[in-house]
Amino acid sequence: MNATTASATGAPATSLQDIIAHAKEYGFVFPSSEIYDGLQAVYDYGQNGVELKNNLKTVWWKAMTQLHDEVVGIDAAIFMHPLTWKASGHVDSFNDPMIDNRDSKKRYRADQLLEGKAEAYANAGDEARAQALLNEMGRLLGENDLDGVRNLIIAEGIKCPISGTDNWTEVRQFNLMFSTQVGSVAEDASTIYLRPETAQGIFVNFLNVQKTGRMKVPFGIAQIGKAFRNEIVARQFTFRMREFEQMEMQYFVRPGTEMEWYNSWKQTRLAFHKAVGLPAEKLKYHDHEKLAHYANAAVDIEYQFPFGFREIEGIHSRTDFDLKAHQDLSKKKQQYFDNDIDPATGKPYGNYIPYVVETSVGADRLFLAVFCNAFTKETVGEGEQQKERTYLKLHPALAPVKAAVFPLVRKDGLPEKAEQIVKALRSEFRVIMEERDAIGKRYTRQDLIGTPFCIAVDYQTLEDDTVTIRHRNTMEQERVPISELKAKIGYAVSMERILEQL
Ligand SMILES: Nc1ncnc2c1ncn2[C@@H]1O[C@H](COP(=O)(O)OP(=O)(O)OP(=O)(O)O)[C@@H](O)[C@H]1O
Repeated sequence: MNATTASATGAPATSLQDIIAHAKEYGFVFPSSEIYDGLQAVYDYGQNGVELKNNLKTVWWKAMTQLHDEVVGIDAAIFMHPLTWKASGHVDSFNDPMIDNRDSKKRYRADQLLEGKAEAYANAGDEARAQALLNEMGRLLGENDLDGVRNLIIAEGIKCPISGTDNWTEVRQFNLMFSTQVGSVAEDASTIYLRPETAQGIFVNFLNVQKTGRMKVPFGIAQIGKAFRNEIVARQFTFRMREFEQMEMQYFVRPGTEMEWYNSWKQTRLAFHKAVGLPAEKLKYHDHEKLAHYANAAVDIEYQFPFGFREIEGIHSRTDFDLKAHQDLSKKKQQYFDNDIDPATGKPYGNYIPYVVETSVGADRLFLAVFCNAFTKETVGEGEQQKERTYLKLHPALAPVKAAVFPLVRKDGLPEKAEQIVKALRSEFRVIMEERDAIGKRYTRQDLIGTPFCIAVDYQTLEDDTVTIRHRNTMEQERVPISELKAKIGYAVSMERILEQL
């Protein structure tokens, strides 16, 4: 799909290449180990990227735990007992079907080739054909009929975009988990996995948290942490990485009430994405056509990236699949005693394995969505003065730097005055000093990293203790007393502003 994000002013659409270039040039995201030509689908966050990403993680954490008395957090290890992944189904079925083109030697996900064809039918107005193709693919994959999948690719006339041929290998299932060895010598070393999702660390701690926290159903456990998947086709920048971060919450509920909670979390999570600044028209729900083995309902929240609408968060009603599987394999009861009275029987609900509603968002995908959305190119000024302006329209609470203080010149006591302002503000929010270059250049530099406020210190400041604040989005300037800066900027950049919308 082609780039689709046009800026508010009708400037040319933003491409993913613009985003990648900007992220790299201004210290947000670098390719991993770049001096060795990088490592595919692995990225490092730079000095500004880490601040933006940390802010997103903090606001998610607060939205989940601080705003919900009944949701608590944990931080489980990446390594887990290997049986965890047997119970969860990942050892046997966390696979993607892959296919290679013999001429180009390129590897593809067989399901994505077929989905691409279905999308082409749908774009050409033939919804029925698109749906029939998706159904047939679902049937074949459900039956693990990999020859059937290959035949379907050939019957649909799907060619490798590089070689232009349909000289396809057979389709093979490829497990996405990374494995490694624990133990010092080969004989007693055993295989363990890098977790492919954070959820299982929550499930195996369900009773620890429930008992020590005296939690009553419904309650949730939230976690932020790394996950690893050996993705077959890893492209689109931080959208699909091999090492990434998830922000997951498992909500444990009484069986039979899961749909009510599923619907409620669907709304809550959409509201979160709007509150961090993603516009309603660029967000949509996408119900899953094909449910995973553990789910009885599933929906994605999609954001319109420059390469089209794609998933940023999944909300899944996971039934009692995981806790039950862990109970069966570990032989440790994963039950909860519910002493609330069931009106139907007049007796307590008693022992049961709770059902689970999960919300799972990728920190890196959310970062990319927020970054793409903030990237703004505008034409400003009139006639001769007209010029193009690029800035990041980030929510002030998410911006890496909240305010930059500029002494007009590097003499006459102005830098010292600016330094005093920085010192007075920096315990409250991230504020930096910018002394180099002409003032216009300094504004531009801050615009490019999304700093919402610039504070200019000039000769008048020495006389009356006032400064000029320049607002990033409007470029408007106002004169304010230094004594008012903390209150004025402090609230504008606080996470409270996001949280109070939820
Ligand atoms: N390879 C990845 N890189 C970055 N983020 C990811 C990756 N895989 C999953 N995520 C994030 O984790 C969230 C929950 O994971 P989930 O297993 O539901 O994803 P998924 O349905 O497998 O995603 P996809 O269909 O795009 O592979 C996703 O919504 C996404 O934001």
